Amino acid sequence: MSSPVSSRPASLAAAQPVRQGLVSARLLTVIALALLAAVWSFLPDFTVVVLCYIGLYSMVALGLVMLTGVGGMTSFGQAAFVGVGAYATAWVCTSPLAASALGGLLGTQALPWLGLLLGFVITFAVAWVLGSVTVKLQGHYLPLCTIAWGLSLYYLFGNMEFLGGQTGLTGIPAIKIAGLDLSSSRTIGVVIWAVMLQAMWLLHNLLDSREGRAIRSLKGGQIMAESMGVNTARYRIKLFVLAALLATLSGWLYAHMQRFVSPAPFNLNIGIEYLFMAVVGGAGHLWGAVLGAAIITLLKEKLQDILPALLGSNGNFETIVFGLLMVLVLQRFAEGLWPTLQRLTAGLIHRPENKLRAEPRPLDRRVLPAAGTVLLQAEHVIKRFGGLVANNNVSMSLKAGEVHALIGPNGAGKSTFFNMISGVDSPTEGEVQLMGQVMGDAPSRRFAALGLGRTFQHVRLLGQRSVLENVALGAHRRAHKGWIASMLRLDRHEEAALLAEARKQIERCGLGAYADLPAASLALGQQRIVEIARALAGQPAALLLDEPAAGLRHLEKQALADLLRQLRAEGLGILVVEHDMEFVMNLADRITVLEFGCVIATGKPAEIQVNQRVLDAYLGGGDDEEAAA
Ligand SMILES: Nc1ncnc2c1ncn2[C@@H]1O[C@H](COP(=O)(O)OP(=O)(O)OP(=O)(O)O)[C@@H](O)[C@H]1O
Repeated sequence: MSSPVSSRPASLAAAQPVRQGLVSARLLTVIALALLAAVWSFLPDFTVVVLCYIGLYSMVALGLVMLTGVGGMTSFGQAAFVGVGAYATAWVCTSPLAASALGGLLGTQALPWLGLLLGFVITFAVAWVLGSVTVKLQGHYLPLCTIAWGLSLYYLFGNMEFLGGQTGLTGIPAIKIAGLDLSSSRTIGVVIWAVMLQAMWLLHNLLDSREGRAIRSLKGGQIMAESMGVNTARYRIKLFVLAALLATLSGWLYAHMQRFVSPAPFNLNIGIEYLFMAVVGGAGHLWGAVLGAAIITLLKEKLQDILPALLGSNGNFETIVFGLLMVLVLQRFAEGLWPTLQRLTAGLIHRPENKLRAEPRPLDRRVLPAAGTVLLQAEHVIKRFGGLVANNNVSMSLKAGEVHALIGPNGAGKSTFFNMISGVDSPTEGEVQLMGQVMGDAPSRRFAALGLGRTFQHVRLLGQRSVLENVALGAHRRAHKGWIASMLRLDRHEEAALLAEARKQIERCGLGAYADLPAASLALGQQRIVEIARALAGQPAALLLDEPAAGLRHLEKQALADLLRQLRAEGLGILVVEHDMEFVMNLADRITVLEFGCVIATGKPAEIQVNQRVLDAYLGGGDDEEAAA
């Protein structure tokens, strides 16, 4: 079979993977960390303290990179979660009640660990509740809720007698690990950086997995992600909890480094600063968190020194200058500094792709229904938008082994109907059945689970991710490993299978040469084919294609038609919404015509072509008339 897409995209040159550099990024990281370890004992005390803070802030910023840069959500309340971690351990370690009850039982050395546990439990509960009530509501609710949370917790810390009020709590003991007392910045600093790097490794693994793709898909919009089988609300909540737990871990280490806690470091301003760190560093990049934390910590430090000397008086000038600098940086480097740094060093630093050598494990397979089985059935579907009836008593079916085209002039109600039969919206009246099941208000992911694959009228791909990753997302629900398994790299066999399946579908659609390029670098017509490959990776029984031929050249359309014929022969039921009459007439087995929301004709292409009502109503207008002729 010829390839649906053969021409090179115009923007390909700009989208080539990073050039080969002289040194590998991994080697450079190892050398930098080894150097830091070698000089650690000789660094001045002040430098060590600053590095400890950078490590602690990086941990919080890592959570925000995941939440904001990767998942597309915003939180101003991370400082409050840091406060929970710090105050929980401070209270457990210093309260006579807790210390005598728990310390007597488990020994005083266990108190910091119990403090950590308490911090995690409180954070988990609060973040889960906050997440549950806000993340389902899109837009500003989560940021506003985190501001309210950040403000209220700050005042709570300051007003609780048992937490020391505004004075705070002192006398927090140092952590002891294997008999080693981590009482100096130099010793606890090693733990801070080890924990931060470990967290980064786990998050890196998570992002490089099926679950990571699902997390990234949140940024592609709820409709797309749900259509791939991703439970978006659940992933949002989990991401919010993960970021909050990282902040709590940072707060725990902070309390045992400072040995003292008070409300000031956990106020809303600091919450905003954490967000700055993630965004300035490069919100979509884990190393961006470290870069952002380092730049902002050092910048504030220097401004505090330089400005009073320069201006001859103290007056919090550093806050004003800091704010202005942040605006400038964000205006100049909208994606953050890490991607810019990567671009500038592309000729020097080589970033090798991760090679996955695990043996693929078989993915879930669906037994396709026999040819002629009704896959999808819409019965008397009515959809009203206020007074407007967009679909009026529409009934139609899709059978296994057929191509059914839905056509109609602009505004006829095709997209509205497409939304009804794919779970994006539900009918005002009437019923949709998929695989014999009445769907009611079921979400798109339920449609995907039952065997429905779809593409979008306006292409919905993750433009910065590779074609391979985009297509692998389509196979999401055919595998099962969760977040922990992904973080610990226990998903490699499954991941190898998902990537192999994605590559197979990409090659089948004729895009093999583009698999490793960013999806956004392909021409629009090619991106539509990527969406088909993504739908096929889910091994659907019914395939809904929204204007698949739009933007394709003549030969590419022919190749696409060949692919769809082959899929039909394999037993898939394909519903095509399409404006290109030549494409439809040559391909479809049955055609349903909509006008003003009503079905005006159903039949074989030859019947539709001579149907007077269709000719009057639909083919009466300019371009389409020419196409039909
Ligand atoms: N969410 C909505 N709220 C109100 N009206 C809507 C909504 N969605 C669609 N409509 C209206 O319903 C009618 C049918 O629109 P629809 O997009 O389904 O048509 P279409 O056949 O897909 O058109 P096109 O070929 O241009 O995509 C139009 O009058 C449109 O303005």
